Amino acid sequence: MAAATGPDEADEAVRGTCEDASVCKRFAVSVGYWKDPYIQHFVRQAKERKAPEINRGYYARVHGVSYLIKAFLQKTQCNSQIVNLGAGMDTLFWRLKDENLLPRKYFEVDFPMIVARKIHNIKSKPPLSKPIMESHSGDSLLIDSHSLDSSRYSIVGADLRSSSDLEEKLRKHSLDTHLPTLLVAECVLVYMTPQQSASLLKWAASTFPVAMVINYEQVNMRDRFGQIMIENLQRRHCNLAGVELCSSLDSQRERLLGSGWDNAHAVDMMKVYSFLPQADVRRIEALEFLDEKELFEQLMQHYCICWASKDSSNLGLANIDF
Ligand SMILES: C[S@@+](CC[C@H](N)C(=O)[O-])C[C@H]1O[C@@H](n2cnc3c(N)ncnc32)[C@H](O)[C@@H]1O
Repeated sequence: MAAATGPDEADEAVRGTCEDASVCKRFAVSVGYWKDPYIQHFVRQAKERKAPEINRGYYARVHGVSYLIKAFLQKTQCNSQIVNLGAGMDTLFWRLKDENLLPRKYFEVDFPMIVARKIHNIKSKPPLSKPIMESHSGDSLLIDSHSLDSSRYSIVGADLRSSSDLEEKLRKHSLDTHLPTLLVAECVLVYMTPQQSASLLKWAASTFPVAMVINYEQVNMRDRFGQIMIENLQRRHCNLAGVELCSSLDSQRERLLGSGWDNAHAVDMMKVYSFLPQADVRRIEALEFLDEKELFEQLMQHYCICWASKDSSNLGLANIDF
């Protein structure tokens, strides 16, 4: 069992997961799993090699999530907005700009401490600041230590457990609730209690008439392998407060349907891996020898991508699938 921790320490451990995710992504990029010229500006190189099954897992996560994001951008013809919840050091804004796929506005939200770190990197590194300046028009760009607001990119420090505070801050940064909106939560909801994540999802479903949500996180957590995953995190004082909703694909879907979304899908990462373009999968499988095939499969069966939509404008969001 983990030693008891207070709320501040618990939040600090959750913030620490931001570093883990981006260090792993940077390592996989350095081996050649996918291209991301921006991640190196946000996070140091890993001190040690990451195991091949971890790199492949991140490959599937990044490609799986980005497949659905691009499907949303296509259906809305980029006449939409993206709100990346618990974005950490994610680089999607910069990668979408390179591909000419920016939505009307791209928002990121994370704890103020993480946001301050991200803004510091953006301010001090021209490869990060230049694309923001290039996509900006109109008045001068607003920037302080906890938020940055430009015409196409905005980053806000807020606690996702308070939807009213979140909405107020996003509105100050010109959130338009009438635009089709995609909310992305990649490994974030699991750190909130079931009540807190349900209230965030309900807020989103009731605030945006046309919207989609993508959630990547753990699943099948009731078995022995899931238990070990929980214990490993607890040892680092990181509590998966929302793990009971990660017991099955059904529990994941039910949370979305119970929060006001019209349809919901949930697919485990082994399935997602099988849906990815096979030529690229063969390319990455040749990068590193994978000894532990069974371990890889078990890991992939313990993560999933879930998505849901509501679509009063009939843009076809309900048809988005792998
Ligand atoms: C595992 S990291 C994932 C980061 C990013 N989504 C990615 O996949 O690279 C989880 C992120 O969620 C943020 N987070 C968790 N709970 C939060 C909350 N209540 N309010 C704001 N941010 C939160 C953490 O600070 C951290 O940056």
